[in-house]
Amino acid sequence: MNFTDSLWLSIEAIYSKILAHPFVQGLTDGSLDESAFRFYAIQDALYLQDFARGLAILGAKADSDDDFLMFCDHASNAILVERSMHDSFFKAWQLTSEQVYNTPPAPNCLLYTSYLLRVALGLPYYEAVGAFLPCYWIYWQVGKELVQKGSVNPLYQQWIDTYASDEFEAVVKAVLPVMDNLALGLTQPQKEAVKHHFIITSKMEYLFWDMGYHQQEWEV
Ligand SMILES: Cc1ncc(C[n+]2csc(CCO)c2C)c(N)n1
Repeated sequence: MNFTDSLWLSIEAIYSKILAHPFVQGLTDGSLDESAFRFYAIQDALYLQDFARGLAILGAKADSDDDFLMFCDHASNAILVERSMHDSFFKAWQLTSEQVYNTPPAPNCLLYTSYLLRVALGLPYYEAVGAFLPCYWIYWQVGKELVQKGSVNPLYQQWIDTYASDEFEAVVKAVLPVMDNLALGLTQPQKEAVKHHFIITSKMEYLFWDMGYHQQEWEV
């Protein structure tokens, strides 16, 4: 079994909870309140800015030029995806860039990006790759799952199509072997450290949708 297969097995219960979450369910059956989706999309734009910076740090830490090129490419792509949201979703809602960027990050968004940047900056390269993997992998799996049902809402369908696309599949399929190759040189405790981050950030993926669904606010 590949190391990444064992990682996925460790989050099966979390992944099931993600698929069952009313935010994710509501994307296909249309029951998701569009204001919750808008809240999520704004937070995701903020998330992508930090995520891209985290990927650039991963690129700088990479132990091969191929990994460097890949993570830098994904870093720049994350910003391009974020910009394209301004031309599609935010335009549809008549939201300006200022309005998006002046929105404070919600607690779960800040929790997730802060964790990613802490691991990227302070911990070994292989641990950081483990922390960033769920972001790719869970979105791809969710995209593939949701595209089978389709959505009654064209905006939600556009979101689903992005993550169910062949282009996105190629991105995820480029990242997984990086983790598997790194794992070949890791000790058992080092692999446990990777799995620890993988499980934590998978939980944060759940919390991110939950944040959108409840339009999470700072209670103080
Ligand atoms: C909370 C949250 N998690 C994952 C993604 C998906 N995603 C964002 S950037 C990237 C890879 C590089 O472009 C991927 C897979 C998202 N948008 N928001």
